[in-house]
Amino acid sequence: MKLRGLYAITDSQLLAGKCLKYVEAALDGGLTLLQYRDKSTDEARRLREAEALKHLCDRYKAHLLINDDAELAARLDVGVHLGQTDGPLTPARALLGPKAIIGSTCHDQIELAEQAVKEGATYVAFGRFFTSSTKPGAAPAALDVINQARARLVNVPICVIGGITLDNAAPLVERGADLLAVVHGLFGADSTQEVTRRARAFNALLSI
Ligand SMILES: Cc1ncc(COP(=O)(O)OP(=O)(O)O)c(N)n1
Ligand SMILES: Cc1nc(C(=O)O)sc1CCOP(=O)(O)O
Ligand SMILES: [Mg+2]
Repeated sequence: MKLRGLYAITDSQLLAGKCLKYVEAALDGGLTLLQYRDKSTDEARRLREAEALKHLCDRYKAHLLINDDAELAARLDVGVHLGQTDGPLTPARALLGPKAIIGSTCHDQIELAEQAVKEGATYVAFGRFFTSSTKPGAAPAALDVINQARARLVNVPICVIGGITLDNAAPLVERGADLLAVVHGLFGADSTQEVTRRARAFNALLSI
């Protein structure tokens, strides 16, 4: 599957009380993917919020993915992003079907990415490339892993994550990244207009 563009990820603290309006502003600026990332265990709220995001994504023709939770993704007929400890990819692919977008966290390891692709991942994610205020404990990755991944995973979309902003994203794209996954560098803006401007500017970096 060809996937390229801005990949926005929600953050329940950062977007408290303004999630839908900030997400809609980002969709207005252009999103390829949106990930609903909520680490709470409030299942009813998670379902409600994910449904609302799905309606928005449908209106703007963007794809929604759920972080960590293949069951919720199956319930909503959307994609899922799974980390190395979030459960295996093969059953998730069987559950969600051949067309679903499934992402896999591969940190800085090409071998994990090759394995993920074999097990049914649609895209592979590397990071974190820069210090992340959203996930300060994320393990660092060197930029060179993107070049290596580009050379070895020819037709697989490469996602990059971790501390990405408009000021540091260009080298990631130049090295071969297809998807820029961003929380704070997009939703840390203090107005919806600024979210839309940032989304457009991220997309401009990717239109090479
Ligand atoms: C696009 C993307 N890449 C990486 C991650 C991180 O996933 P994971 O390692 O499972 O960590 P959590 O996000 O679950 O804390 C991601 N969510 N999205
Ligand atoms: C959820 C997540 N995973 C990461 C990883 O390296 O696997 S970094 C990260 C946080 C991304 O948010 P921000 O754009 O604000 O840094
Ligand atoms: Mg996870």
